[in-house]
Amino acid sequence: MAHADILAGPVSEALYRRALEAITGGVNSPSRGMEALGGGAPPFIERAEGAYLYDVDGRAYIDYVQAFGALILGHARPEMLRALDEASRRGLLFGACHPGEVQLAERLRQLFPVCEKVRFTASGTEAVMTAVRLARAATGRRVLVKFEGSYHGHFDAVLVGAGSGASTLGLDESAGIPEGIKADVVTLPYNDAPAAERWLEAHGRDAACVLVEPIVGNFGLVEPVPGFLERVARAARAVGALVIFDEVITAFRFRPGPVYVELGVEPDIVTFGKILGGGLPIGGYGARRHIMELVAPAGPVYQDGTWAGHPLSVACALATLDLIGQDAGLYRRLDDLGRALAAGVRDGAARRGVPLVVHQRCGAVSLFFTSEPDVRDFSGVRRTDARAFARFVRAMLRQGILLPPSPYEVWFLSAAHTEREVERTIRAVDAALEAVLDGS
Ligand SMILES: Cc1ncc(COP(=O)(O)O)c(C=O)c1O
Ligand SMILES: NCC(=O)CCC(=O)O
Repeated sequence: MAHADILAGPVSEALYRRALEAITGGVNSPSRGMEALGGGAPPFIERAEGAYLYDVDGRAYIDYVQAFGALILGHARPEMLRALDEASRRGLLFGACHPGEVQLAERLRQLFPVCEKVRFTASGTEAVMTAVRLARAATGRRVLVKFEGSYHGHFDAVLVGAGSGASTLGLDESAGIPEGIKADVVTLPYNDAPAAERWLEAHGRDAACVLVEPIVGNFGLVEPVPGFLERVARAARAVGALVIFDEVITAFRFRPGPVYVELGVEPDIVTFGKILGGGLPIGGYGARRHIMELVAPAGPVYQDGTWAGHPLSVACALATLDLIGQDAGLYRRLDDLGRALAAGVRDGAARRGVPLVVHQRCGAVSLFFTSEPDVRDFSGVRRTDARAFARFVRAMLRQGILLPPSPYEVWFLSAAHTEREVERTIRAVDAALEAVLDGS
């Protein structure tokens, strides 16, 4: 499948050719490549505003990638730009403590019930990496238990059985991970509580932690079946393992804080990132005092970072919390739009007889080209029709709708999307489903 001609305009094409020479694979993050769509140049983006991205060829796209879930307020929101501008005038980086990080930590303590203390990092990867180290130190054990197809960043241990961009490229196990690290990672099927209970009962005394996305955002959007998180958490605690909820995608996506509050199950350690930074890099983790006090300089678990608590990221995080906090109807609107979008897609598929499962929660939507009744785990997503997906996403791109270029990534709505964008998208879906049936 070579469709390079139709994916991007000539200026993007030329940039991509240069990128392929100068940057490995032409991209700085594999998730942005078009490999799952048959290859070719991705659109190179010149600027972004509201719900739209504009590429170097002068094409506009309704953006459902939203920086892979890092954005919820829309692009280039004036209040965010002002916050960034004001912060940057005070200096870009201090390498020292500053007031904003204290304010941000205090606000997160209020929003995340288990977080008596938090720590900021520069990325979600660093947050999860440290959370796992912390769990190992707290328990004195080695084994990390995680779930097949989830994605928790790109440090060695979590790239064993990873989803998202890694599975898009068939790299469920990255090369370069030492056997010793693999030996300490156990990957279980998501949404299979009996399997987790069996494993934990039999071997759980070696388990330091169970790391889980409370709602999966890395093999599409997949919610936990009733009882799954409760049973996993209970089984983990019964053998003395800690529960880490990775909320890098889910925090602030469905409500103004972590989704576990809505799901009714609490972790021992929680990680966050993405949306909190409002478009700037941030990550972080938090837990109850006795666990967090293990982190240096209070305790022996080491984590630091040149960019940790970056003043500009912190300023954007505070502005993000303000804007989310001031907009009481935000999540309701996202849910209304998400429902309308999902319903429009389901209707179109039913009318044309295209077998399709659509998941939606609030402003997150995901499509699975499958005739199975539902998709609950990674193996279910693997059985979906990758060719139909590729045709569909290419046809959407041709109509100015930018979707994540992988069947494992989720579509995200933002505060800047309106009925207008959703209606246009539903019309485009109709034509794209035609392309799926045509095989074009
Ligand atoms: C659940 C989850 N955890 C961790 C990460 C890693 O975050 P980052 O890309 O900021 O390193 C991601 C990124 O997609 C993620 O989805
Ligand atoms: N889950 C993978 C990513 O979040 C990657 C982000 C990006 O490529 O911008």
